[in-house]
Amino acid sequence: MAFSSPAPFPNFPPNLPTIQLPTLSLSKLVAEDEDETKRLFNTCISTGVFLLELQSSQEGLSLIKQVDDMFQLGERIFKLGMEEKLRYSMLNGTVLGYKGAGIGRIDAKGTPDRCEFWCMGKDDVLGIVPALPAPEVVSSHRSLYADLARSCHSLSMTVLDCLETQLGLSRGTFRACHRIEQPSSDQSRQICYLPQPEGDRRTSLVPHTDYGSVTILFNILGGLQVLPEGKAAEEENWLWVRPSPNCAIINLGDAMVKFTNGLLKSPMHRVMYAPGEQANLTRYSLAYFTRPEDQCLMKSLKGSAMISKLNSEDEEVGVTAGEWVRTRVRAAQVQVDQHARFPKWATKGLK
Ligand SMILES: O=C(O)CCC(=O)C(=O)O
Ligand SMILES: [Fe+2]
Repeated sequence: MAFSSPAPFPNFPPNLPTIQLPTLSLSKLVAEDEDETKRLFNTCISTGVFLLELQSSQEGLSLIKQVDDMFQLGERIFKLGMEEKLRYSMLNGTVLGYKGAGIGRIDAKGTPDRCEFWCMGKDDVLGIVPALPAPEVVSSHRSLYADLARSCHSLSMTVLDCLETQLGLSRGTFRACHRIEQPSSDQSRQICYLPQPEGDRRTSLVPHTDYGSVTILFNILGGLQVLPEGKAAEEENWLWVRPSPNCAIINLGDAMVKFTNGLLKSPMHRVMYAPGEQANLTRYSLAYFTRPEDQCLMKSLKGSAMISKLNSEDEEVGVTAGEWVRTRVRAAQVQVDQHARFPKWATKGLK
């Protein structure tokens, strides 16, 4: 299924409880339009998630083309035989390569997840580190992964530039810790959710917040749900996200919360089965995670009157972004009874 012109498929049903997200324009954000930048900031201090219309700019149009190619490629990757996919299984403590359905869990009881991942590191596709082994269908498309990494990184920088202006931080503060050529854990994640059997449909991807700075998500079918800021994780509080054609779904990750001492928000989200008639289709999605450089310190930033000082009892982490991501990945991969071995920040919100 292509992202820009998907084959005809059933509508996202009306009357579901959905989160009302603003649709911002990429071309206006690139131009740092004042009203649009304010709308962005207001969204980021309330929910941390919004839709981004891509078609109004050249940059957005070429991203749409890359995303179309990635969706097609995703179908080919997940259709490979299981024996072949398992050859590229994620090593413990990493989220790179292939993860089969059921390897992750969706709750504290250990109920298995229902999604497959194919993940490619930015450092791998840009040649910053040696390439990990990958199936031929992936290796022959390395330039597509590299283009996607550059486009998504650039889009994330646009978002960060606008936020920086609103925060009153000096120009280039965020760019200085997100240099694309520096080692980081930025990655793309292609995801496949097979249709679930009628009568046994449930959450397929665990409730979580993203670790990094900016996540750019491409959805065709519904299934993504957000728990609004401040709401308890009760079933009735989860709201569906209605995907919009040619719009990316952008959310902030926990690094932005850390940098701004809680001013900017990183939404709790999960993936349910696709709603209504869409539940009978395979759901593909694509995420790109932009994260701070490995060397960057995970501390609240100085230089903005809007970022409050830490109270003495608040924990100032001060670990590097590399360690932050590695520790959180490891914490997410162990059973809940092992969480005490990790610092508190690494298991926050984990199931
Ligand atoms: O598949 C989706 O819509 C969401 C995926 C997601 O939240 C993630 O991979 O972090
Ligand atoms: Fe996520």
